[in-house]
Amino acid sequence: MQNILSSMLSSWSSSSSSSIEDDGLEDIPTAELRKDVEGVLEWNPARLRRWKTAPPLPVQPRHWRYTKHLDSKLLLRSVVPMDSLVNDLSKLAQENLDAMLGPCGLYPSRALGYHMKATAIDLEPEGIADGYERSSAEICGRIVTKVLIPKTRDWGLSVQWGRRVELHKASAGIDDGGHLFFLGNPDSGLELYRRAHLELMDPGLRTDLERVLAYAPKIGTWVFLSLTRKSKKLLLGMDQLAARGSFDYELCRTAYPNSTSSLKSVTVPPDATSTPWTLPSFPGRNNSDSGHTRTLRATTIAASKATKGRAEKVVIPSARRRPETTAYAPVPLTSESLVQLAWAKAVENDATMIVFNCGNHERLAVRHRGTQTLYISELYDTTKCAEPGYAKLHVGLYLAQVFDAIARAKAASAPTEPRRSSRKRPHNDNVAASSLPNKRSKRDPEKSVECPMMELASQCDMMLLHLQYDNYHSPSPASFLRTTPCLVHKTHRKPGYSPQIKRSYRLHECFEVILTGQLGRGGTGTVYGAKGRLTTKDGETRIQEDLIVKMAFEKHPQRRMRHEYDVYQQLAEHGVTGVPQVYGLFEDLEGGALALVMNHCGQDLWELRPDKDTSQTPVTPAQRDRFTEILQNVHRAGVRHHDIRAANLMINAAGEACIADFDRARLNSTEAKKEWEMDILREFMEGIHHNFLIPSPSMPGDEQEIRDETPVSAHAGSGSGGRGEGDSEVDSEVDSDESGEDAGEDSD
Ligand SMILES: Nc1ncnc2c1ncn2[C@@H]1O[C@H](COP(=O)(O)OP(=O)(O)OP(=O)(O)O)[C@@H](O)[C@H]1O
Repeated sequence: MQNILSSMLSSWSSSSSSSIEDDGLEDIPTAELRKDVEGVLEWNPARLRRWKTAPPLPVQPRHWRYTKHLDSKLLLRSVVPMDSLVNDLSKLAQENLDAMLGPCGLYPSRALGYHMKATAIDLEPEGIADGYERSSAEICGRIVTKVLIPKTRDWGLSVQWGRRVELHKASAGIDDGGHLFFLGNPDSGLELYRRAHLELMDPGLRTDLERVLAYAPKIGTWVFLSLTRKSKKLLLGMDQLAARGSFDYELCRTAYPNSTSSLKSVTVPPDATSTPWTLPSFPGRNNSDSGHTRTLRATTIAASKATKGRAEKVVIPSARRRPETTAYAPVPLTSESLVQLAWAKAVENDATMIVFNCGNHERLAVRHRGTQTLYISELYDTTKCAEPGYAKLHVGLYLAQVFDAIARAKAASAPTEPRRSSRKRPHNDNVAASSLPNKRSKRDPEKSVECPMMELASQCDMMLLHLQYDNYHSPSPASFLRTTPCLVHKTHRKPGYSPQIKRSYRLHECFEVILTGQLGRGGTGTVYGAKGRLTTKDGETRIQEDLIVKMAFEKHPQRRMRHEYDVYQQLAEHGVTGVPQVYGLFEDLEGGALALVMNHCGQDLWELRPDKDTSQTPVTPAQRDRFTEILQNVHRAGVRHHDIRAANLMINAAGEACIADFDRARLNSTEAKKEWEMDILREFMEGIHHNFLIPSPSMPGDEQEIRDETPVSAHAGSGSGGRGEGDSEVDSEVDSDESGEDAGEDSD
């Protein structure tokens, strides 16, 4: 790999003294520059000291649950020590030192001095990550920029480090959102912060980096833990994982009879053929009789034997291991769950390297896709690094990751291989094709609701939830228990009933839901496109396309979702049409999620805007009348929607109107307020009301009304087994920061 860079740079060496931007500074003699660069490379971050208030202990963050649904081919199978990694990276930095000694107007110690003094602002992972960004990432990013663009005289930053910041979230003691990146424009073109860098960059390198932007733009994965003893123990504990033969990857506890191997699953992106590090000569690689392959094979054989033994039964998680509450409850991290989380994040980014950092200690890791192995370096004290110093190690780390990303992107774009971009699409783009209204079959939407499959499903209390999109392909589904009846089909279940839970079910007793992509995210939940599947007693499989599953994870959003169900129930009792048809509310038996299953109502008027620069979507007179009629019927049923806006007015493929999202609805509202809401809709339809995504309009006195008119939800906290209301103190601490408001108690 070093050769790739040397050949890339050789064309520059002859011309490097020619005209370069004139900054009015004298070039520094090479010997002095070398000395200064070497001094900077010995830099170590300052030791972080504990303050009086201890930072939070690391717990499983909210997105932990998704790690259980990765495709089997992407799961972690084993952890292996790799003591040579630090040296390999140091060597790589050293070998590229000469590239930094090109024309230069300022000593790096002066240019980077400010960043060498920066430190973390607090000891939570987010604060440590911020400190890393302001010091190490600035120093190493600028040095690596100079290596990649030796013609530049400055120490500008074109190799950037950043992280996804989630506002208003209580810290879970862990932050896994950090990665390297190059700035790009929407057409995957490189768009560096300094234009001069782009002009001075070797055209070949520019093409390579543009490929990286298109293929996997997030380079590497950084995981920060709060500065606590527990965090250091978690990093230390990874040695024990390496001592075991195989990694015990945690999946959903449902034992599922159907082999998923016959189903289409993901293509594993290849590893680079040549890497700047040497993997230890572990017997597993390229040797079918090796211990590692044996481990993989043993796991697979054991799994298939167990599956055969279970015949056609679905075994749900044992009652003893069920959590107290349906809402997200923080579970302390273990070394296993930390590694699983980091691995899953690396899969999401298609990253090869992972940095585990807990303030003063750190460990690096290499993800080997082919053998599903994580190779880990030794644990080191970041403040005492010598030969290499911390800066040198991270310069090597950045270079290694950039070269690896270039090599993989290049291989993926080679004409012989079918190109498959693993670039993550933004949320709203990430639409399940099958759930897009315009991709739907030409079935009459009303008839599809009457489909026998959903009628059969309405008799099922057990819902099995699979994820099948992007890297997700649940090896085993999550078990969800019905807590409220279907509102579309008649069932013997009455509101407030509590289903009997069995330990195992035949497949025909379960209703399966396959999430096919994330459609949106709101204050209450995350919304997914989905399809339903049901296997009849005769073994026939019935499919229902065009379902929607709205999931709520926290206590307050879950209360709101239960309230939303109650509202739909009232609307159903009054025979109101033109609102989502609800098939029930289901609780995750392993805790942490509540799911509302309904039909797909199309796209909302905000999404449907033909001109995205305006806020208007034209609707036909018939659609306008229908929206008015639906709202009148909603009001007659004793419900005020309380959130009329473009994002909640929907039109399906057949052009039918629907009003959705009743989580803020008020029951028993006054006639005046309903009339006022009707005026809002009329104004909106006439195009007078400029409906940007603003909080729903309210009228004076609403707050009082909220307290007076909305009864406490009949289902609030009515989880199976008395769950839901008995939330622990920990819950309320976590939820106090949530944006979700109490159902029926939210103020405008
Ligand atoms: N039944 C449905 N059919 C089609 N799309 C839907 C449906 N329900 C929700 N969506 C999509 O998901 C988005 C978010 O859903 P919704 O507004 O119900 O979530 P929320 O968490 O209640 O958000 P809010 O903060 O607006 O109350 C909607 O704007 C819509 O695009």
